[in-house]
Amino acid sequence: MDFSLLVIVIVIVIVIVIALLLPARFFFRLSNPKPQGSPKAYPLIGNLPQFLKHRHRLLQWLTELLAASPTGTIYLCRFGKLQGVITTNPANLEHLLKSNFQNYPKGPRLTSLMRDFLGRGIFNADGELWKWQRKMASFEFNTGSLRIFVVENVQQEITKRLLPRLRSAAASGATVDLQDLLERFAFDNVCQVAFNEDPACLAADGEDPAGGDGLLRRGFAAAFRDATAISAARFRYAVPGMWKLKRLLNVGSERRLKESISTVDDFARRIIRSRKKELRSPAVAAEGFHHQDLLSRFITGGDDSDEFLRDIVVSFILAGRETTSSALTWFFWLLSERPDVERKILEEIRSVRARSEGEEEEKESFGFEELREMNYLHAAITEAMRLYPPVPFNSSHCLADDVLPDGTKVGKGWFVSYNAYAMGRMAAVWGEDCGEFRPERWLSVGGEFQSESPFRFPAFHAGPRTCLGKEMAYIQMKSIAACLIENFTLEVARAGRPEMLLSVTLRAKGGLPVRLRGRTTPR
Ligand code: HEM
Repeated sequence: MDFSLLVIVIVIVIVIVIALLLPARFFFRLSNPKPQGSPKAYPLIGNLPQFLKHRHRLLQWLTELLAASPTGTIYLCRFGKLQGVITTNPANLEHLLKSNFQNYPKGPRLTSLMRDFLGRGIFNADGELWKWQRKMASFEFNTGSLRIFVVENVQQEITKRLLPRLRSAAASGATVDLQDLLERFAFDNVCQVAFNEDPACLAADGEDPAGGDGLLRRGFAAAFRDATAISAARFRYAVPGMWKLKRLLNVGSERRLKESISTVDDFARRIIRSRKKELRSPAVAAEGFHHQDLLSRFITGGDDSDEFLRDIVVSFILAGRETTSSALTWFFWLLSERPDVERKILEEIRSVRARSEGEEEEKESFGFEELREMNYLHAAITEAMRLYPPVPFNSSHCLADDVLPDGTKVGKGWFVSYNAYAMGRMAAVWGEDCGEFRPERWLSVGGEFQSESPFRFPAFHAGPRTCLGKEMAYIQMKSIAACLIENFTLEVARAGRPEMLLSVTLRAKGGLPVRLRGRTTPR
């Protein structure tokens, strides 16, 4: 070997040995003291070995670590400067999401991961850009007319599409993937609310309300699903930033992402242009016609560049697409293990039906007031989300050094995350029976639903960025659950708990295959 090459090799070996001997503190500006219970961080690579070891069970691994930590907070670090804390401590959540909100925006790392897909839409925006979208959207979400619009859409989708599909599956004895049907339902529903378009994803073959445009719309739905999954997968690269190299080379998943985004963009822009044209037509202006959907409100309300409107629409579809379906998938799985809870829900549905007999015209789905009376169902769905929150964790970026209420020091540039999945499993938060599915924990002695502090139950986030679609989500989830339980018994066609699949939301890997039987006699 040439002498200079030998010297280089020796120097590299010495550097590596020194690096391995030095404490991680030398490379990372650690909090001092590091929260008790944090996993051992190795020099240079941080917690990478543990991340790799537990990559198939990340949520469970983090839950075990957090449960063992006396404060419910742990420190984690990965390659380079990527370091931060994860917490399940409600006092810390209140600090992050409300009291010191200004110090914890989404930040550049998180927004860059989702930028190609979400652009500058509400989920991926901070500062003034976020504030403006929030103000506009809050106004829209608080109108009674939106609630009526949502209830009507949900009723139509249930009676015209969901129930007929389930009835034909029950009649033929076929197994159906309930998660897939719920995702189709949610996609149709949110597209109608976001831009008053019906992608007809749940429509039976042959039904094409889009006037020959149906295939295009379903292509949009498939592209949206792929773009979501691939963008979310960028979070999970063992080497952060690896996706950038793949994007540069336009290979593998990044290539597919580019193609999916282009399909989503084409479709969204077509809708935006046609809606603009419609809104500006003299006939519409003369009638003072008011569209109910979010897109129309944003077009008439401010920045109406196609680019920005596209970002807003994509963000809203993302918000409504997988969240309610994730919640209901886990709800129905939990229910399949608990016939006692199912029976109580059925009794409640029947007594609500009996009370409104004669008052409302007979229909298969439920009205807003009827849904409001279903306290036990509300509690059971909420309890399912406590154990399986559709958005299992959430992260923000620390702008300036800070100390959390539990004493944990966090540094400028760190990520600070909360883990809603782990929170539902903390005895310190929910008591020793935290792992049990017990809807009663949400009910008063008189059987009324009692809400919890969002800092203990952050399934819908909390503080100024709290979920805007919560009421809409409950309307949809309660309507579907009530109609399904009233009409069918459901048997999960696979043993054991479905494997958890982490995308933007917590999905069931391989779906939720079920067999249905029409309910004929009261149980
Ligand atoms: C079970 C159903 C749902 C759950 C569990 C849920 C949960 C959440 C969570 C955790 C966030 C915070 C996300 C973040 O900041 O990264 C959020 C934000 C949001 N959600 Fe929901 N969501 C649900 C349904 C919906 C629906 C149906 C809509 C309406 C289309 C909606 C609209 C929004 C919007 C617009 C935001 C952004 C708020 C902001 O950043 O200011 N959500 N939701």
